[in-house]
Amino acid sequence: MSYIIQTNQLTKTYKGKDVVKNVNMKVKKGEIYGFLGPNGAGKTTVMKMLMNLVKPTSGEIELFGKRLTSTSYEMLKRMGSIIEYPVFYDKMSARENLDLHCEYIGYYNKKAIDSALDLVQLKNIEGKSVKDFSLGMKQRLGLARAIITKPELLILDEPINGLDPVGIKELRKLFKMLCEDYGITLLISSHILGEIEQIAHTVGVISDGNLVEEVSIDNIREENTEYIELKTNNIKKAVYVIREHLRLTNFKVIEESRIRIYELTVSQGEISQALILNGVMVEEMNKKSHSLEDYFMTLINGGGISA
Ligand SMILES: Nc1ncnc2c1ncn2[C@@H]1O[C@H](COP(=O)(O)OP(=O)(O)OP(=O)(O)O)[C@@H](O)[C@H]1O
Repeated sequence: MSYIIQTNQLTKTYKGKDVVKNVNMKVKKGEIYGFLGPNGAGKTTVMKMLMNLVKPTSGEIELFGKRLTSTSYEMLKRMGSIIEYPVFYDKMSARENLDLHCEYIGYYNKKAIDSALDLVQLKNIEGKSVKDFSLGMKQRLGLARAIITKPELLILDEPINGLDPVGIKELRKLFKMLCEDYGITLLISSHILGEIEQIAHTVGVISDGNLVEEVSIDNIREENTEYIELKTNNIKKAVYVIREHLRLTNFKVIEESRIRIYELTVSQGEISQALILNGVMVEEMNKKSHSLEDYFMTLINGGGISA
């Protein structure tokens, strides 16, 4: 497995308090990694350490397969970021801000600025001053600035914070495009599961400085979607009835005597009726309804994540 970010026992201590504790994080190349945790959990601090803006107290960071040190300038060139809030010169236009930024970092490339503005759909208003921009437009401009140098890895700290539903939708689309069409790996933090659940491939959950979980969203979805589980004395016949009489296809035999039905188009009553009428005894039947949110809330232990 190829990881673009890998941390080993990463720890940061401020004034005697560990705000990031022995974090072992693995971000795969080409994925969107949702970094989820309540306010104050340590997300920004981890991201700042990845960007070499804050020195770890202990532990190691590997980026692109190499250890990050205080002189890893080459690595930082392969990354783009928005840490905390993107700041611009308000009286200058979007274009002027990007021009200035490129001159500052010694990477002036008109074409790259054009295509970055194009990508975040600000090309038509590039001459407008930033003071007249909405929060969503500023976030998109921040993203344009972060992608000018064509980074392989983007680190975005709460980029969706404070946006309205339209702005959120636009940004999500953009993140997906950057990942799928441009092959960029994205590490995106949020304190709201609903914001990243739809786009993340993997979710890392941080609570009080501890990375309490790192899972593929497909796996947790599989385990946490609603289903009806039943126990019977005749599994073969039960499968036949479910398939042929109830016409259901999305179900799974999980043990010798248990079946999980994920297709909830029929009620528990209809299922038991069909089984009993066909001579299959139902020993137990219940509906499991743990949502993804419940799952994360349990992990955080009531730490304030909202959906
Ligand atoms: N420079 C600093 N000096 C002292 N304490 C700090 C410093 N930076 C962060 N902290 C503390 O470290 C903890 C983690 O902060 P951090 O900003 O990383 O959390 P976060 O998960 O990003 O939360 P938020 O979304 O609120 O920014 C907090 O308790 C914060 O007060």
